[in-house]
Amino acid sequence: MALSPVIGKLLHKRVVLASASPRRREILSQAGLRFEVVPSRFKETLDKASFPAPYAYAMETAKQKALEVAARMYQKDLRAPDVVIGADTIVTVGGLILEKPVDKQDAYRMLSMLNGKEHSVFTGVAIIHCCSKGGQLDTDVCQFHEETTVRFSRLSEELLWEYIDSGEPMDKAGGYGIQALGGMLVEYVHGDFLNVVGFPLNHFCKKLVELYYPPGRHDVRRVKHDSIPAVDTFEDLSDVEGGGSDPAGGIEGGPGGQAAAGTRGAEANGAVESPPPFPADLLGLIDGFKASKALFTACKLKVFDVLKDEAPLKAAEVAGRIDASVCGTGRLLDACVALGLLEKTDGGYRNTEVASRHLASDGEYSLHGLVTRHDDHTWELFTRLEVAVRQGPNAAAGGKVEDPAQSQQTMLQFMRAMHGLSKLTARRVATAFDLSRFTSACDLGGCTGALAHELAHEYPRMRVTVFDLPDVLEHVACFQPGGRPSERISFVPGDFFKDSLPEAELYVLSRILHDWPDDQVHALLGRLSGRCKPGGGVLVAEETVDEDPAAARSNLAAALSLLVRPRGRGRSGAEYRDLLEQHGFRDVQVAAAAGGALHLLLGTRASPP
Ligand SMILES: O=c1[nH]cc([C@@H]2O[C@H](COP(=O)(O)OP(=O)(O)OP(=O)(O)O)[C@@H](O)[C@H]2O)c(=O)[nH]1
Repeated sequence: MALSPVIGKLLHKRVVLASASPRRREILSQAGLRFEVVPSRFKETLDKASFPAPYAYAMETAKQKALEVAARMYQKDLRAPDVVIGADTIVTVGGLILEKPVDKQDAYRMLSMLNGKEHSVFTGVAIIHCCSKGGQLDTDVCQFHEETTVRFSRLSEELLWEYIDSGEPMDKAGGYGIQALGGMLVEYVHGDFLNVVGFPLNHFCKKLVELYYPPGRHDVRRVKHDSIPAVDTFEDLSDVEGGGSDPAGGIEGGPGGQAAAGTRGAEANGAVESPPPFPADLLGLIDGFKASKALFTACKLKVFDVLKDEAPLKAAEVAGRIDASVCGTGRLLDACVALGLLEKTDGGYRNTEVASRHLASDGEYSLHGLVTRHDDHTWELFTRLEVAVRQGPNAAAGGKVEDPAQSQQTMLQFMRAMHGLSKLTARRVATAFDLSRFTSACDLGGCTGALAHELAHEYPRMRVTVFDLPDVLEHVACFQPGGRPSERISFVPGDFFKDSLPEAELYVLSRILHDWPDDQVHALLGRLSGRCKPGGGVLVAEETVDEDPAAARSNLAAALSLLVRPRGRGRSGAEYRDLLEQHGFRDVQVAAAAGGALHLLLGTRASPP
């Protein structure tokens, strides 16, 4: 995108938009700018009469909005953002300044003044560079304004009221939104359309060019484009980190450096290359691990538990509850806001619905256990993904297979992770096929019994046995639902490779087979097939690796997890079907559950030949 070079100058800075206007947010983010939004609390009450012109009022208001946010943020954690952007849009007609209407009558008053006439829209903008000097906030203010002329058609009273009743005028300067229904009122626009909407993007980019590429730094090109003013050349400027001078006196990335020298070299050859499109999605991927780690850390520190019990809370209050530093907690909470896990209001931070339901440690559908297991265990395995890619499946762990039973704590963490996942998918697994013909089922490696409960609930004639290792069953009590335990569910300790399998019409293998190499999978299916009577069934639920690249994208996490894991391997849906057929199961039906994340197969034991 042509503007990205100059917008790119702000990408490595912490930029804050001091505005609650959704339009400003949209205009700037669509231009590729990355920023936080901290609405200003500055009251727009400056004395209009004390300004020599309406635009001076808009500029001063924009500046005060931005300064208020910079000061507030600095006061909070003694660190200001690098850049704060403020803006204020006003409409002027007949010497009067119109801001946002306070009610419908006020909107009518404004629209009547604009009816059939030409008016001006001014947006004042302030770009404030901040730094800390001697323990004090130091600011460098750059301001500008843009004027656009707009003319309304002659409109009937009825149409004006219809427009007012739409509700659109209320949060808009002059009482109309040119980008929406209000566009129908407008006969013509002279000047920058986005300036009317609330942010003069073109002028803003030119200002950034002035700030980051001051005259004297592009002499070669200037000779070539003699007649074009320097500020108009921003489309051609290369986005090179450190390639511009610092408008705030050395806050970051000053002139010079290797990259800047590279740009000069290209210019000297007379060939100024257009930069490539700004790779925002790619940068998001590169930073993806930081987002996961922020979520893991907030879970581990029980931030979502604290805010589930008590909210809203300020950063310092949360810090007190989780015994952490105020500054660090503030950063973590803000990261969670950016990730959509928390909401921030004037009163402080609160959980989003999804965080309360899934990230606090105590809910029915909590994934807290899964998150802490990923943080403590899977994360480390993934640090060795390169080894797994070079050497193949199971190599990443160097032959070390984790035994969850090594300590009570590890076992409980493992069970919590499994339980959270199973609770989310159990109903879908239980209902993917009609299992009502089976009156008994045995869930092999059924762990906490989450799937067993769903099967018993869904099929009132079915008795379900959960068959798992004694070390696992020792801990199942704390995972059982409240109320009277179901008489149709029983827990039987045993090892499905060694011990006699409980008798059942249906055997369930949910997330079991991937954990074992082929020889053991054959051994298990052989035992199961021998135990299953003709007409009996086997139900397999697994994450699969898919050959189809489109499906692979959605299965990416599963496919890589299966690669780095210390034992077992990933298989495709077709491989699982083959396995069942090899062991005498026929009429294999296939279904998907949990948004395609789980591949389900139901096979029926054929009569032996
Ligand atoms: O055609 C349109 N004209 C104006 C707007 C929107 O109007 C408001 C102007 O108000 P202000 O500059 O005071 O900004 P606020 O919304 O109060 O947000 P701040 O937090 O920045 O003060 C502005 O939102 C324009 O976008 C419009 O949408 N269309």
